[in-house]
Amino acid sequence: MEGRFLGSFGYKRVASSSSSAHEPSQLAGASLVPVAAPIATRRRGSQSLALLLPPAPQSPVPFATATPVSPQWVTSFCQLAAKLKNVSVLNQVINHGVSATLLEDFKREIIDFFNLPKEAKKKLWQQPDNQEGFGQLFVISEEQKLDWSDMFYITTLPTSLRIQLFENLPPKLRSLSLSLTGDAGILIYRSEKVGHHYLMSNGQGSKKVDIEEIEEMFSDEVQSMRMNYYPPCPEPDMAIGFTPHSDADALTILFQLNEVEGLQIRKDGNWVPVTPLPNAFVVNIGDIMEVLSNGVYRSIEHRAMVNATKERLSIATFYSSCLDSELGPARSLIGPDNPARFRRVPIDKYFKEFFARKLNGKAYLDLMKIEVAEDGSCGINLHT
Ligand SMILES: O=C(O)CCC(=O)C(=O)O
Ligand SMILES: [Fe+2]
Repeated sequence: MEGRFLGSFGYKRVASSSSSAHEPSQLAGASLVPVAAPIATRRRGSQSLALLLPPAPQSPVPFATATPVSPQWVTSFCQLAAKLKNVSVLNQVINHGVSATLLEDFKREIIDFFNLPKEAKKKLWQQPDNQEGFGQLFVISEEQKLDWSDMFYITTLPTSLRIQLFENLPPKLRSLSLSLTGDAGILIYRSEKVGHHYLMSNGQGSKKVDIEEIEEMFSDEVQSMRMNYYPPCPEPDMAIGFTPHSDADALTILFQLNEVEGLQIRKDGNWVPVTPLPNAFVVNIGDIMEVLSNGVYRSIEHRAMVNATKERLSIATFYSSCLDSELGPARSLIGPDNPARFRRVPIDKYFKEFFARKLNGKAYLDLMKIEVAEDGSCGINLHT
């Protein structure tokens, strides 16, 4: 039997056999949710993914001047990049330089934010034809089964792309968002640098990536943020918190706020939980990176599960290329021995279509693919 869940925004979520409105905040420690992988594998898997980085600089450097990257960082992120190449596991990064106090403050502010009275939330609601604000994304029909979550999405950088909504945020949350945006920017910047360093020395065929080409693509430092709130679900096996997907951006930094397990990645056809480590960031490769690297990096398919008794919160910072750029494999990488595996599309069109679809694993990325036959001839994916 299908039930209805009325979330804080009054959306119906078809999920379980009981009707319920979620309770106010009741944060608690980590818990396990039933998943396919055995617990021993899950524990071992997530611990071994933790990457200890050398201590980060004490005071965050402004994003734009975050060069040069210290050799220590390069070494550590090279390990990270090497692990991420052609694999579908995530890495959790600690010693990332974002202060524990900032993360604690953020946590409190976000909990209060999702608990704002309805009237206050209405002022921060999504407007027609705009994804930003409280609401839902990727909903294209009335009949669609909704994810068991509430979310708030906002563009944070460049400042020219911010809308009034940013100014309407509660002042403390706004200021913390700015700090995290800057700090996550530094982390992303360093990850990207190493990613590109990796592509320069280990590109495909005889071609190596031209760093200037990449830097130009990312020169606007486009960033957005998504706050996710997953209420307890009376029948967690009947619902999903976040439908399987890969992120459409280049790199994502994800923070699992209250250390409740729920994030899972698809690895070798199985779903593997990413047990939250205190104050760790999950670095997630997105579709833009897969396309840009012509498939050297693989975006990571992931989903979020819900919990019968505990609410869960996460915040994702998405980093993308300039909105007036074109998405496609880096031209410097492409040549006769490394034909393009993805087609080229204007990035604004790419995002527009991404938001107009239902999430479905990596299906959207698959549409960008060009089939490369054994004899080297190419054909565009017929499903486009
Ligand atoms: O809540 C999570 O752990 C995943 C969130 C996520 O995948 C996203 O915001 O894109
Ligand atoms: Fe995601």
